[in-house]
Formats: sequence, structure tokens, C-alpha cells
Amino acid sequence: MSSTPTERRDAVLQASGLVRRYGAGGAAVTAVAGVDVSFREAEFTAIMGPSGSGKSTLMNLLAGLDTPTSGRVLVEGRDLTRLDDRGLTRLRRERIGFVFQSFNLVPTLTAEQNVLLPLRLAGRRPDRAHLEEVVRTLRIGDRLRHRPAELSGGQQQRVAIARALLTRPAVLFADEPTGALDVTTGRELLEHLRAASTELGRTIVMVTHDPIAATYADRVLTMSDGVLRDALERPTTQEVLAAMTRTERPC
Ligand SMILES: Nc1ncnc2c1ncn2[C@@H]1O[C@H](COP(=O)(O)OP(=O)(O)OP(=O)(O)O)[C@@H](O)[C@H]1O
Repeated sequence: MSSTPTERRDAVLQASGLVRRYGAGGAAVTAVAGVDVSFREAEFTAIMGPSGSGKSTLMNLLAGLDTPTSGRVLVEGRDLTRLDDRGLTRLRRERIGFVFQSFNLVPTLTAEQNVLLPLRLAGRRPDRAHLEEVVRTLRIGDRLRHRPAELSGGQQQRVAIARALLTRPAVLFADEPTGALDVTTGRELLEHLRAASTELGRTIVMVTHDPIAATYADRVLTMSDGVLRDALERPTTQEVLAAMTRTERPC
């Protein structure tokens, strides 16, 4: 292992001793086997690893969508494992943003209504200046009155990102956000995520299988068998590929 991600004082999100076990006895699977990791404000992190290495499970734990068997997760200093269901739902709604491979837009609403939906559900007024900033960063200004069916896949994904950003989440989680896009549109989307981190100061955690996608991040963490292996700062594609090869080598 080259370097271990350690606790940072300026972390927006941190996890320590994180374990997630499924099932019991001989059929038990340890999907996450002891992870310590932290994420700084405005940092863009990619998590990579072979299929079944525990990436989705780790992301679900960090986002409060799943409960760890042991260990804890702090979002802006608040321990998710100590919140009840209501508290967790509220924290997820207000402090965490999600972007999935399938864009999950509401088909009957316009792009703008989709973008504003989480704020409306939370009973919060949209900050028009921030809406304009997000719309400009994602370049969707001319598509706001269209419904999802009238938008391309890339435009739909940009609307989904704008929707996730508008609440100013502490962390934006993106699970294979380019998975349903062609190469060019996928690269454009990664530029937008990069801009969300650099220009809007958002903390982004992205799971991806694509080594080129990972190079858009500030930091690439590799995972295998439920633990983090390498932490690479601003790696080249070659460095990502070399780290991925290490995760696939039998121990
Ligand atoms: N609900 C579950 N019940 C039992 N085992 C599970 C469950 N969810 C995940 N696992 C197991 O945990 C391990 C990690 O799965 P996970 O989905 O986190 O991997 P991944 O790295 O995201 O894989 P992929 O890249 O294929 O999406 C796998 O062995 C998987 O079979």
C-alpha cells in the first residue's frame, strides 16, 4: 500500500473503522472490512475497484443509505450512526446530494421544476442567484423549460447534477454518473463535476470503473476485498491503471 487515507481536521465527511457484514455464519460476506477515510471541502474523489470490491456498499454507508455493522460516519461532524430514522432522512435531504447512472428525473416536470424539486420538498425557497450560478456552471440555461423526454442523455444528467447541487450539499455522491453516456458526453459531464468542485466548492465522491473518468478527480482511492488500497493524488491514466492492476492481483 502506498499511502493510507488518514483523518483530516478540515474533513467534511469522515469514516472510521467502517465495517459492513451481510448475513451470518458460513454465508456471511464482509463487503466493507475496516475503512478509515476522510474527504475535504471542495475535494473531488474517485473510488475505483474490481466488481464486488465493496465500492457501492462503502458509498451507501458514507451517504447514510445503509447502516454499518461497526464504525462510524461523520458528516460535518455529525455522527450518522447516532441519528434516528427521521434525523437521518433529514440530514440526507439537506446535506447530501446524489447522482445515479439512471438520471431519475420526474418525466412530467420541466428541467427547472426537477432542479427545484428537492428544495420544494424541504419547504425551502430557491436562492435565485445560486440557481443561476448552478444553471450556468452546468450549461442548462436553454433547456430549463423542456421535459426530460425532450433532453439528450447528457442534458438529463446535467439536470440531475444541478438538482443535486442546488441544496448546497456537504457532499455530492455520484455512482457511475457517466455509465449511460457516450464517451464525449461522458467527458463533458466530468468537466461539469470538476467545475462543481472547483467553482462551486462542492465535495464530490464518485464511484467509477473508468480510469479516464478517475483522472478528473483530485484524488483516486482504490478498493479491493472491502478495504482501501492506494490513495493517488491527481494521477495520470497510467498510474490509475497500475493501481487497478494491483487491486486485481491475487494476494
Ligand atoms: N444486500 C447484500 N446482501 C449480501 N451480500 C451483498 C449485498 N450487497 C452487496 N453484497 C456483497 O458485498 C460485496 C461488495 O458488493 P458491492 O456491491 O459493494 O461491490 P462493488 O464494488 O460496488 O461492485 P460493482 O462494481 O460490481 O458494482 C459483494 O461480494 C456483494 O456480493
